[in-house]
Amino acid sequence: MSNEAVLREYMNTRTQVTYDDIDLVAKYILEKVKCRPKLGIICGSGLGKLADSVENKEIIPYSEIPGFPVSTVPGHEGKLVFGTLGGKNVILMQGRSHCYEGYPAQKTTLPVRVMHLMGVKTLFVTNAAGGINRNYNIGDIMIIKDHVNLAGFAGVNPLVGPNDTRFGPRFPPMSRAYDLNIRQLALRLAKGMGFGDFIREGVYSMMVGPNFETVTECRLLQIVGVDATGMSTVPEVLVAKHCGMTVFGMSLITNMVIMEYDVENTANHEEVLETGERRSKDLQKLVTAIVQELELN
Ligand SMILES: O=P(O)(O)O[C@H]1O[C@H](CO)[C@@H](O)[C@H]1O
Ligand SMILES: Nc1nc2[nH]cnc2c(=O)[nH]1
Repeated sequence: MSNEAVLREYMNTRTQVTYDDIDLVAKYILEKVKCRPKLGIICGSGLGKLADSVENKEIIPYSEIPGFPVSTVPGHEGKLVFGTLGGKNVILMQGRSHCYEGYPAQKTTLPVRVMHLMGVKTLFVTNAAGGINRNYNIGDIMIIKDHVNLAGFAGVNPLVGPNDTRFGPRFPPMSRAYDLNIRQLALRLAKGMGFGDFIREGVYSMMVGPNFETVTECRLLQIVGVDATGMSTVPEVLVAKHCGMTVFGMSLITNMVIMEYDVENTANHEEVLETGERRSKDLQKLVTAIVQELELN
């Protein structure tokens, strides 16, 4: 059996993935590519076209990487794209996996720890989300200033389990999860690009899904100060902050959640993908400009 097949078989048998397992996966990937990224980008539903802006691409499908969670949802291509964006070396995940696909939170976030061990210090997360804030419109881009881990209230948290301090502390703080400097930079650049009418800053919440929210759930989220809701991102951010990464996030408001009882229209994934397609060029432009101006350590 080849080394690759041995690693694949070994990773498939792991129920508790350790630091050393993740290190093996990181080394496996680094052997396949020339690029040494400092910045990671995770593309949300329908936002994988961000990869179009990456130059000198080297691509590995998730299915070829031992232990990597493979996305099963339309709008998530399942490719790891290395290259340069805005003059910086990046690794971009064209699609993510979600807990509702049946993966434990530890598995959906494995790529973040792999990036960490590959030397990535800054993580950009993007997602498609439903607008809870009634002042928002479909197509708005929301810079994430904080999150509510509603899934965590029900025990879904990738940091549950034995803690390896080589990744981070047992009790990581989460009060400044989303980097203020990058948020301010993003807001300034967005306004400079003429995006002032549709750039927002707000709070994201995650429920596990896969169903969209009930009317009363949306009303509950509104009461606690949530601006947009989705089914991802939070586990990735928890893991990234745990291992000391700088994090920046943006939600594309792909639909407005239903807040009135007994109305005809309902949320649907097709609308989510359509809005992603419509705003994809603007998002590409904004992400590229932010990356260009960022000083990465
Ligand atoms: O969060 P991302 O991956 O962008 O996807 C969002 O869009 C899908 C629902 O349309 C859900 O997976 C939700 O989480
Ligand atoms: N939970 C949730 N996820 C989404 N992703 C895109 N839109 C939505 C939404 O309305 N609710």
